[in-house]
Amino acid sequence: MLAPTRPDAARPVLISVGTRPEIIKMAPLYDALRAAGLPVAWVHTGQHGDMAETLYEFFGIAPAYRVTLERRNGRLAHLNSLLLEQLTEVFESAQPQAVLVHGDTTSTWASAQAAFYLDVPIGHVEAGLRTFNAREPFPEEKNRELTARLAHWHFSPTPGAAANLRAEGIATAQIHMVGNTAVDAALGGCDRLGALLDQGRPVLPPDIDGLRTQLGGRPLVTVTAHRRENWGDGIRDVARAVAQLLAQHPELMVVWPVHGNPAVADTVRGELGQLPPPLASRLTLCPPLDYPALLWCLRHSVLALTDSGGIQEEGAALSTPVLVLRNTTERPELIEAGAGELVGTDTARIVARVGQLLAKPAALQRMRDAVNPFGDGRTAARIAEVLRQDLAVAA
Ligand SMILES: CC(=O)N[C@@H]1[C@@H](OP(=O)(O)OP(=O)(O)OC[C@H]2O[C@@H](n3ccc(=O)[nH]c3=O)[C@H](O)[C@@H]2O)O[C@H](CO)[C@@H](O)[C@@H]1O
Repeated sequence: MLAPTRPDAARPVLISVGTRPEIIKMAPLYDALRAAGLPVAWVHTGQHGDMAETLYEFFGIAPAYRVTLERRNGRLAHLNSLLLEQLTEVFESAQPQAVLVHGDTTSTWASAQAAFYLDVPIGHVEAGLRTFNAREPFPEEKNRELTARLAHWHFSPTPGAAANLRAEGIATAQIHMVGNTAVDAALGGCDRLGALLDQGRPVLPPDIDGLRTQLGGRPLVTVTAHRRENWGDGIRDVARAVAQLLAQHPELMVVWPVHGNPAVADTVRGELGQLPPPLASRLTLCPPLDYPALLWCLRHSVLALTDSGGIQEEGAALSTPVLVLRNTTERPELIEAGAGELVGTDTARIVARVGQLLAKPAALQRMRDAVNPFGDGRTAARIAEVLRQDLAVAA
């Protein structure tokens, strides 16, 4: 789709992202593109506001363009039209030789549409993931598929994702099997975190610093949940599983960075906000964590319970087994590699499976030892090399 026609070193390669996971996964590419000599500029679409700033500071990224969204309601159509209008103005001003987008968010799809209308070629990072279920996740599954119809470069994390694109008629020459930049970000992020901790910098928030002191040799489980399909009963049932696990396993510690969306936070705090002290003292409910703090939790956990996509990849990168709180995943490779399992949101099923794994260290170790199917931490460099060959590098 829309091959590059006017590579011009004076025109930037734009990275256009708006949510926490996109920023995390495109940050390695920002450095890799510059190392390859490409002129790159970062566009923040404004889809996520508060979570974004600390990420830019941690990764040392100063967006060249920032969109401010004046949302009048919570409709997806309203968000998409606002983004389309405002990103079009940014792209007209920036005159990019290419626009790079990530994954499956509304920012992804709107950025691709805006670039397409301006005849600017599009690179799609984390291309080809499919559940083949338009409602799970909604709207992400179709955002990603629709973006594939407009993209010229398709950067797939796994052979399975590449096969999905070929089955949809994408030319093989436009599909690049490069791994997932989540691995680059996680490995690089842990190195950066370690250096900051060695320097005695206050990089962990008080909640996590306290947990770090309190943990000792006790098993820690990190929980996150935010998906639309889990709002209401799903997240309620996960919270109930956490309460039962804390009661059944007196050594167990749990940290749950609670997503800011009231549809999530109200349910979680309703179920877990009033536990008896012996359980509450081993549960850390905290606001969404900065990325380095989340990495610390993942790295020191025996298990992660999550419906997040990125945490599935990060768990594999950091050798932390993941129980996926969904009925389906666009990351079947995690399951096939033995690094994770689908457990859904049923309370009894979560309690039983976590209990089995805690009782069988050898089973947990087998999951830790699984080969990470999402790449080796050099994905951003591979993507930059493909683009360097097709675009104009700075003189
Ligand atoms: C269907 C699907 O899977 N779609 C995914 C979705 O992303 P997601 O499911 O990974 O979304 P979240 O879970 O919100 O973000 C996760 C990131 O946030 C960090 N994190 C988490 C909690 C916290 O307290 N502090 C943090 O720092 C964490 O380490 C991780 O890196 O859209 C992305 C963009 O298109 C896609 O890539 C991706 O396919």
